[in-house]
Amino acid sequence: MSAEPDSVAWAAAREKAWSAGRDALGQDLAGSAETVPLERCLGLVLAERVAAQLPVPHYASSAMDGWAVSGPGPWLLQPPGSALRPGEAAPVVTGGLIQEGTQAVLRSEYGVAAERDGRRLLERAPGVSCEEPSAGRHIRPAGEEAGAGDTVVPAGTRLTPAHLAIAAVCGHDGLPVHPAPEVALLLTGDEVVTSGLPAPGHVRDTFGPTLPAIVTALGGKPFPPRRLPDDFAATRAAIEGCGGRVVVTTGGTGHSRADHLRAVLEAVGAQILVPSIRMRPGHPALLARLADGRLVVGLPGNPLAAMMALLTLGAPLLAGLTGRPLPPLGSVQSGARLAPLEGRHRLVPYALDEQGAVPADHVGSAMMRGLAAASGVVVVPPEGARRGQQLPTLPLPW
Ligand SMILES: Nc1nc2c(c(=O)[nH]1)N[C@H]1C(S)=C(S)[C@@H](COP(=O)(O)OP(=O)(O)OC[C@H]3O[C@@H](n4cnc5c(N)ncnc54)[C@H](O)[C@@H]3O)O[C@H]1N2
Ligand code: MOO
Repeated sequence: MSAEPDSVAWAAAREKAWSAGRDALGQDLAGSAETVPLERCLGLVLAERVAAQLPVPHYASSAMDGWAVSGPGPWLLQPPGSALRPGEAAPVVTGGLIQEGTQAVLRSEYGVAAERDGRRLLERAPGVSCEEPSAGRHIRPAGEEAGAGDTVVPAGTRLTPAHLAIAAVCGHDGLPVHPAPEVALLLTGDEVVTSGLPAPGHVRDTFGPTLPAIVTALGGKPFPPRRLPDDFAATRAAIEGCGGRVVVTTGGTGHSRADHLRAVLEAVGAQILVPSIRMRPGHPALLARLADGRLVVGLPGNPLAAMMALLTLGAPLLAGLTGRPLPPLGSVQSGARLAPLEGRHRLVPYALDEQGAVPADHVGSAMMRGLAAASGVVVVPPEGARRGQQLPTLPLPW
């Protein structure tokens, strides 16, 4: 079966989704940000630069356990925390404040405290060079990591634990961030049931238990899934009223009398960015922009097709919307010859054996068993692949 003419190639669909997200972020960045406590900032996009509120470190400290010393030794020992005059030393621990008069730190392995003529002296340990410690040795000077006012994280960064740590070091309790993009989840299908054993003609919902977690892993903030009947008016009302920055729908992407998504998008004047994708499974997946700027990802109803479409459209879209690059593809050696499919990429859940990646069993578009056993998803080009060929992969978000 040949693909319809306006169908988009697989790689182009990813790029279009990412650009749509990045463009939307550009508009959102002009909007309001909120200050969020550090411990809740992970994964959010920074609205303003993080500046050091004080020099970092903000005081000179010792990099070793040992003694702060002044002048050449031996040294007369003083209590910890003493300001020093030449010829004096005082115990100091790693991170301890360097007191006035200190010229260097003698590490504990290099010194011996001894009683001489009723005085407590610090001497170099046997074999330690009399050059030890050279001036400034083992002293971490104030401001060596950042000066007050330096930018330590630029605006637009998606915050990792390392960013939160440097922000804390720089004196911040919270950061101005753009909240995670909200994602409305609309699941269509009269035949879909959410618990128990389905009767013939009914299916158990695979999306309600999974999409919120996947959307979260991809950087979005999911709303609780809403279930819709196969009905034009209900679908239209839900899409118009569900809110969110992104709307993810499942099912109804086809052209049967039970499928209403495309008609609704046309009726509400949506701009179709990706009408369908030259891939399998998942070709009826679509991407659209509503008049109010919200982005709609239409996933097909078949469970594996929906997952492959979510990885192809949803992951890049949320990456763009959260200030990240297009998610990089992995690479794997094919452990089998993979058949061509004219004009389409095939997305195949694979398992690894000693030869490389081999297609998992049970990977029909309505199945989930293969994906459940898979290490990842291999992207097979339309011309197929020979055994031993290196192929791109889509990482799984879990
Ligand atoms: N005449 C044609 N028929 C179909 C075509 C085609 O090109 N011509 N494409 C097929 C492909 S490929 C796919 S994929 C599906 C797309 O279907 P829809 O997106 O319209 O989805 P539905 O028809 O609503 O459902 C399809 C299938 O998925 C099951 N489903 C739906 N929701 C759930 C859920 N929450 N959990 C589990 N399973 C779900 C539904 O029961 C159907 O079996 O169209 C093909 N047909
Ligand atoms: O391509 Mo459909 O999306 O096979 O299930």
